[in-house]
Amino acid sequence: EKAPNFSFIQEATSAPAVSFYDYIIIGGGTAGCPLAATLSRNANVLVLERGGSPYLNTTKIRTENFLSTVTDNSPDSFSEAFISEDGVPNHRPRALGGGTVINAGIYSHAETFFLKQNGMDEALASDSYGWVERKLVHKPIVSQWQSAVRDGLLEAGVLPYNGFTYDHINGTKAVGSILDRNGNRHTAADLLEYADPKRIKVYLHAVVHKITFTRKEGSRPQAQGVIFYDDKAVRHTALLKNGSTSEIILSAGAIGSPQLLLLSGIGPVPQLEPLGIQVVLNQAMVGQGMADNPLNSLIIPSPTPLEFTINAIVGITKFGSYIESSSGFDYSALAGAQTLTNHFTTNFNQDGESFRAFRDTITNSPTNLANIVEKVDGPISKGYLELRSTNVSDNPRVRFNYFQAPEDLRKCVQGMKTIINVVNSKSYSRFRYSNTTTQDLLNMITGTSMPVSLEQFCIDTVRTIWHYHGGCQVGKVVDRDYKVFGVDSLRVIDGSTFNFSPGTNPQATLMMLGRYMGRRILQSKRR
Ligand SMILES: Cc1cc2nc3c(=O)[nH]c(=O)nc-3n(C[C@H](O)[C@H](O)[C@H](O)COP(=O)(O)OP(=O)(O)OC[C@H]3O[C@@H](n4cnc5c(N)ncnc54)[C@H](O)[C@@H]3O)c2cc1C
Repeated sequence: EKAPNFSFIQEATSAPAVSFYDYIIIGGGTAGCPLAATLSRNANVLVLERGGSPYLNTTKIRTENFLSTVTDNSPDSFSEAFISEDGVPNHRPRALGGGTVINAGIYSHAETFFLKQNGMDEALASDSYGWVERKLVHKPIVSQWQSAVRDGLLEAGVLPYNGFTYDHINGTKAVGSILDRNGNRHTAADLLEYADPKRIKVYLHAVVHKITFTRKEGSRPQAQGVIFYDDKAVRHTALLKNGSTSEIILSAGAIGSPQLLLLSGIGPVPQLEPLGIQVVLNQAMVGQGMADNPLNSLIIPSPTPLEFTINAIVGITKFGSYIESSSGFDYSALAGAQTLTNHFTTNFNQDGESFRAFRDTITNSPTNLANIVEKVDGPISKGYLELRSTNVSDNPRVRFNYFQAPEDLRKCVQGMKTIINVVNSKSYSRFRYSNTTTQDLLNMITGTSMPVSLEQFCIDTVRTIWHYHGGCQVGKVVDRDYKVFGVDSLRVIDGSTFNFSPGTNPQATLMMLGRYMGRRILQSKRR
């Protein structure tokens, strides 16, 4: 069946009180959709997704609405806001298609090291990337402004120019995108076109509260089923069919998957017992190793109108910082970036032509702003996730400990220096006010007129690039087949399993992983 008219996608209110499947996938997100589509070719599959359908409001997911959709925190929106214990605002996807419904679209493969570290078959991985790309991925339009960023990156020494490629190689490149040239978004939900419609059922607004287990005398706990609620607060149970090949697969994302393991009794006893959660398995590593790649940026007012562009060009530096950019948005809508207008009027009341032009751009033409960001690769700093309560709708407590490790701060400083060099490059000169200094641009982000070191700038203005991961890491909570240690019939397949976020951006690898593991699971079932 073709998107958007899939007949197998229904509201959870239509689910029976009890039903049986070969595979129950919790979370119809970036990894969950390709996994479900693949498994359904040879098994009966249920997908339970807490959010709604991206096909019902396609305007919301158009490229130009990226920031307003991410920051829309109304109850049935595609994005749920949370603030980490570090005090940094963040967002969780909440829709069929998961993060691909609200993200910035960049599509870029993992480094080969990721495949090696996880013991993955390179040919199958490459085939699985191709399967995703045939359905979703587009070549970007490189606007005049993005061309200036590209040439500025080359002047700043992010060499060589590698042209258009999905590969993760040092230098500057044009990247793929799930946003097409007409501004339409293609999401992981579209991968359900590959599913067998007779063998798959997808319930929307189906919030899973816990996984249930059986335990025979002397044997390990075995996942048995899940309890979920529809949006009329009616309880449903989905159970695995008999047979050792049936499985529950958690694909609820880096916040949702560790949270559900904990709620289901798999986690550190000192955390579970005070909440009255019956312990299934004492597992100290659930919720550990949470990391979020720090993002820092400059917002640069342009004297000439800017085209509306998002992330066509990426710089991959040798020192572990990635440069990405967008233009033409009203960035004041972004949670975490304080209102630029307020910044300006409070802190930039100087006179002079350049300042007036600068201020007028921010206040009257916010879409003439450009944003160049740097992402710190593979942060060493790690944090944790803990339950606040036994209510699945309560966002867990998450701390990422940004810049706890000096190495992460060093990468940020070098990344910021690269951005400054791009902005000061000859190629970029027509898109910046000539009298505006680097210090003005830094001050605009810090919101003060006091100069600070780049180290302090990184710490004070850190934001998220939303690539948070960990909590159920390979080698700590799951094995290399993504099976949860110590229990049977349960896997986790999503970003919570990552020891680091692959590539410049993770979604390509998450969709690849869903397809890859679907094929691996079907192969092992046949044996
Ligand atoms: C604003 C933003 C911009 C980004 N930009 C990019 C980018 O340009 N390129 C890129 O590669 N990556 C980007 N990312 C990151 C990328 O989108 C995510 O890393 C990725 O989507 C995570 O995939 P996942 O499968 O781990 O989880 P998700 O895609 O989040 O899927 C998890 C699903 O589980 C559901 N769920 C959770 N709990 C439950 C429950 N209890 N019951 C039922 N369902 C549940 C959720 O609703 C969700 O749909 C961005 C992310 C965001 C938020």
